[in-house]
This record gives sequence, C-alpha cells and structure tokens, in this order.
Amino acid sequence: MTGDVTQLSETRVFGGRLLRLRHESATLGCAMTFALFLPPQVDAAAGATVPALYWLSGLTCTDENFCQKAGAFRLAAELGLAIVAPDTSPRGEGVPGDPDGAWDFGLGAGFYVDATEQPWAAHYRMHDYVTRELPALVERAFPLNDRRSISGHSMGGHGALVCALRHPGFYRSVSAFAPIVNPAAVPWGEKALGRYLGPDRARWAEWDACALIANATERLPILIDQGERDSFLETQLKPQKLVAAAEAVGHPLTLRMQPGYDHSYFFIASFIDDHLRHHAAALLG
Ligand SMILES: N[C@@H](CCC(=O)N[C@@H](CSC=O)C(=O)NCC(=O)O)C(=O)O
Repeated sequence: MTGDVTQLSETRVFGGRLLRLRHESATLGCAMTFALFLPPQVDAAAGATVPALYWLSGLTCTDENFCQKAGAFRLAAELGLAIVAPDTSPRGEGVPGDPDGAWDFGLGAGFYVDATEQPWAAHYRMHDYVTRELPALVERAFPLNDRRSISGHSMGGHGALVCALRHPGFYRSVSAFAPIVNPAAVPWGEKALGRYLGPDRARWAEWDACALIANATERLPILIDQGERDSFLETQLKPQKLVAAAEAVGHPLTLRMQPGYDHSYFFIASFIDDHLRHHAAALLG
C-alpha cells in the first residue's frame, strides 16, 4: 500500500520493477488497475526520480497487453524511463458496457474522451483520468518527476495524439502506432463519439487529431509508425489524413509506413525501441 494505491504485484524485469496497482478513481467512479514500470535508476540512489512515458492501449486491452507483449522494458530500464500503462476504460459493477456486447465500445473502449451523454457520462472520463488524476497520483506516490511523454496504439494512438494536442506543455514528446487519426470520420469513432458525446458532430472535433492539429498552440513533433498490411488501415486509421492536416499548418510529423507489418503487438514490439529513444531524447536531453 502506498498512500491511496494498493499494490497487486511486483515483478522484477531487466533490473527494474513492474508494479500492478489499483486505486479508487474519483474521476471514473470505480476502482482502476494500472501498470507502472520503474527502471533500476530509481533504486540506485536515494531521492532519484525518473521521467515517465504514458502508454495508451487499444480496443479490448487492459493494462497487461503492453506489459506482456511490447518488449519495452529492456530499453526503458537502460534509458531510465518509467512507463505508466492504464486500463482502456472504467470497469466494474455499475459501469455500463456496449448494449450489444460489442468489443469496439464501452468496456475496453473508453476512447480517451470525457463523455457528456448518459448513461456514459458518470464513468467514461478517460481523458481527464489519464491527463490529470493518474499523473497526479503516480507523481505523488512514486519516484517520478514531472517530465512526461505519451504514446499509444490504435484507439490509444488517437488518445495519445489528442492528449498531447489538448495539453500544450504537459508532455515533452508524443508518438503513436497505427493511430485512429480522424475518429469523427471512421466507423469506430463515429460509433464511440456519437454515443459518448451525442449527435452534434461539431463537438466531436474537440476529440479528433485531424481537427485539433489545425489550431494547436504547440508544434510538438509527432512520430507515427503504421503497418502497410494492417487490416484496419483503409477503414479506421487513414494516417495520410493527419499528414495532410499537419502539412496544411506546418506541424512536424514523421509517418513511417512499415511494409509487411500488421496491427498486432508483433508490429509494436518491432519498433518500440525507436519510440522509446524518441521520447528519451525529449525527456532526458
Ligand atoms: N478482438 C478484435 C480485435 C481487437 C484488436 O485488434 N484490438 C487491438 C487494438 S485495435 C484498436 O484500438 C489490440 O491491441 N488488441 C490486443 C492485443 O493484445 O493484441 C477481433 O476479434 O477482431
């Protein structure tokens, strides 16, 4: 127990420690589990603190998918980066899910927005959770400093882009794997935003990277990797739309199309080191 956080497990990995933690989230109105990787540097010297990369996972994930499949901890340990990996939605008794039990909405599919419509608004406030409550909690209870970066995959890639674009100065760097860049105009996003935010599409733009980038007050460079054999590429992801929106306003963006790669964590594991180095350059430089 650390303050208001309960430790579920601790696992040594590459000289660091992977903690699984649980707390009562006031923002989400339910108990939330998240993962925190602490690199060996925090135990090497009294009072040492490290910066953190926030990782936002995609549809159907929990805090565990990234930890078990991304292969990020060897280099994070070497670089001295903490990693914070939250769940992808509120959960538990009283938290409504998709009425039809679908996997692309509701439980495991919070889309990192703050819902305004009932019955979702009481719990589905994942944006507020990952940008305010969770950083405040981990920076208070663990040896993390206030240097933060953010990345994510698919729905979580959308979340990472939106968090960075909506909070200038809060993150030192941003990246994404196969992000949903224009949720207001693709089926996954239309379903989620229509339910969480209601039918007024003008309000969806506040949660859409292609729209937000036009008026961004901070031109934080964006790194995106995208598999060319991703089965969701043409229907849900469409990264070229963000490239066009970025070019229109001179926002620095690097899109790397990766031949042969799909949407899976094998793809993420193949390029996670590049993203860790991208973030380390901003966090440790
Ligand atoms: N269950 C679905 C596939 C769902 C899926 O592909 N989820 C991805 C994220 S997709 C966008 O947000 C994911 O990360 N899955 C977890 C994993 O460990 O791979 C189906 O049956 O098609």
